[in-house]
Amino acid sequence: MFTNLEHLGFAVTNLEAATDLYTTLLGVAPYKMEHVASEAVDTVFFKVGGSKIELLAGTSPDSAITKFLAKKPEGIHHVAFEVDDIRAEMARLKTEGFVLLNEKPKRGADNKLVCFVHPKSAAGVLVELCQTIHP
Ligand SMILES: CC[C@@H](C(=O)O)C(=O)SCCNC(=O)CCNC(=O)[C@H](O)C(C)(C)COP(=O)(O)OP(=O)(O)OC[C@H]1O[C@@H](n2cnc3c(N)ncnc32)[C@H](O)[C@@H]1OP(=O)(O)O
Ligand SMILES: [Co+2]
Repeated sequence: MFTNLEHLGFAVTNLEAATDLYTTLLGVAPYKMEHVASEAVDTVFFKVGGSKIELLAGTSPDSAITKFLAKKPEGIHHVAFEVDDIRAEMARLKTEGFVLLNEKPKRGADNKLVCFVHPKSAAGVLVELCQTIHP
């Protein structure tokens, strides 16, 4: 089941400048900065009520963020939903004909398992499923 709008991911070219800008815009400091080597991104997270903003900068030419910014301006890159059972939701979406970008859940930022749905199968929006990893 989808339970929450977990975060919006914003692709940025200059993470430090974007962090300053969003600190001022939101009136709150980020609560976390994390490098995710598997995605070749640096991230900065802000809490906004029960949801979050994730700023993402690519750290290599192979990064999805670097590739995105080579074609498009800075802006919304993906929408992430919290799910209660990521494997069950992946199986359900596959059965419904959505194109999943990873076969198994993978480790994301901020203590989550994640899976991406191709924007071409989701009305032009890159969708991320997230499930919190409980220790
Ligand atoms: C930090 C970890 C994690 C978290 O915990 O939150 C993250 O958020 S990581 C975020 C970065 N990682 C990813 O985005 C992984 C999933 N993405 C991908 O696998 C690829 O980016 C992609 C979506 C498959 C696109 O890659 P590719 O096919 O190589 O790029 P193209 O430029 O050729 O695009 C094809 C097609 O899709 C359109 N597109 C691409 N990205 C987006 C997007 N973010 N939103 C909407 N549409 C997108 C692109 O415009 C092309 O369309 P056409 O030009 O019409 O063919
Ligand atoms: Co994300």
